[in-house]
Amino acid sequence: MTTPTTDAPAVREEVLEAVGLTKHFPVSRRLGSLLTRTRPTVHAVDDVHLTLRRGQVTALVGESGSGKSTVARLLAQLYPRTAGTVRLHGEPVTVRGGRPFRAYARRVQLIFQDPFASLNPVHTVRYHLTRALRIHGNAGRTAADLDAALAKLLERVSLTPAERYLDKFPHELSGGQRQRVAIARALGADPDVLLADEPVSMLDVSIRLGVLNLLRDLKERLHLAILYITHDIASARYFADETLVMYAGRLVEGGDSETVTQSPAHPYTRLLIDSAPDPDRITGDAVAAGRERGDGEPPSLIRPPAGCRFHPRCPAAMPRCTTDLPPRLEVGDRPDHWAACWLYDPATVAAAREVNR
Ligand SMILES: Nc1ncnc2c1ncn2[C@@H]1O[C@H](COP(=O)(O)OP(=O)(O)OP(=O)(O)O)[C@@H](O)[C@H]1O
Repeated sequence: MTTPTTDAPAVREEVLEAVGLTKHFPVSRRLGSLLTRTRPTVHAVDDVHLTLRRGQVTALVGESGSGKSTVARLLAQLYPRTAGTVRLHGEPVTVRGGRPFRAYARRVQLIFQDPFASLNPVHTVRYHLTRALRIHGNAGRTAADLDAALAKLLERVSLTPAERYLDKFPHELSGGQRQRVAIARALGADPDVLLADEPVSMLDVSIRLGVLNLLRDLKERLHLAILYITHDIASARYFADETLVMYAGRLVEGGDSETVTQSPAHPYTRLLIDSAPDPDRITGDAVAAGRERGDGEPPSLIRPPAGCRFHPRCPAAMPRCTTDLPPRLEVGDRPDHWAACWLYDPATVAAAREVNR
């Protein structure tokens, strides 16, 4: 008997889902107009839909100020949402502190960009990890249980032998070791989801790859769902299964990482990639390079442009782009590759085909 085979990739289990996630921050009236009745707001995140799956890394890529960290904080329930739903294992969840927040944080952990700021300088590695294990009920009953749990956490992040690190203070560790301790602390909750907000951008170029490889290993061994936030689209290709591109508070393109980075559809994604000429590098600030070449500035999020928010910078902008917000449109080369861009409107595609005949 032959085993049936299929080319379709297995769809992985949904763990955390955002539907219509929106966050508008009120701005002080001194900054806004005193004459208007409505209070101005920063449209930091608008109508974001994303799904994190078990054993999969999803990259959220965009330049500084595009709303990536706000998405992570909304998913971690650190900020109240303006609109939208967050579902964990299919259940809508809204928590504000206290016991419900701790229960949520047991499943969804956030790793910050700067491990030095996120670890308390007056406490040792042992203290940080013990606290995480205890808060989340994973410290066991005896001192021996706790020692075993501490050793396991450090082993998971390749800081071995554990005794060499347990009694060190953050300043006695390298940047990469500190970030590994921050990751171990997150693992102390035994979570399903890691939200990694620029986890390597503060680290030396030479050690970034090691930390990304560690996260990939955790995804594979612990089947974690990982959101990887970065401004460096080259690293998304290397590290993420799926890539979502964010511009001025909105998602503009998504698909599997190979397709999005090798055949980008949205003019903004193309700009990001053109700004990162070496596709194999995993470091550097792609957008800063683009800015130096005069590729323009992101818009005000207090009064974002109508229509497509990228239209003032877009080399392919059409009149419609200045007035109508493009929905997610299938790009057509690969399943699940989409772009929020009128270039992929079926009518526009058909008209372009006619012209090229
Ligand atoms: N607490 C806040 N109050 C008011 N505005 C905020 C607040 N937090 C973020 N913003 C604004 O929301 C927008 C998105 O910020 P956010 O930090 O999410 O972007 P980002 O893509 O993560 O940028 P970076 O890569 O620089 O961290 C920015 O215009 C920022 O100034």
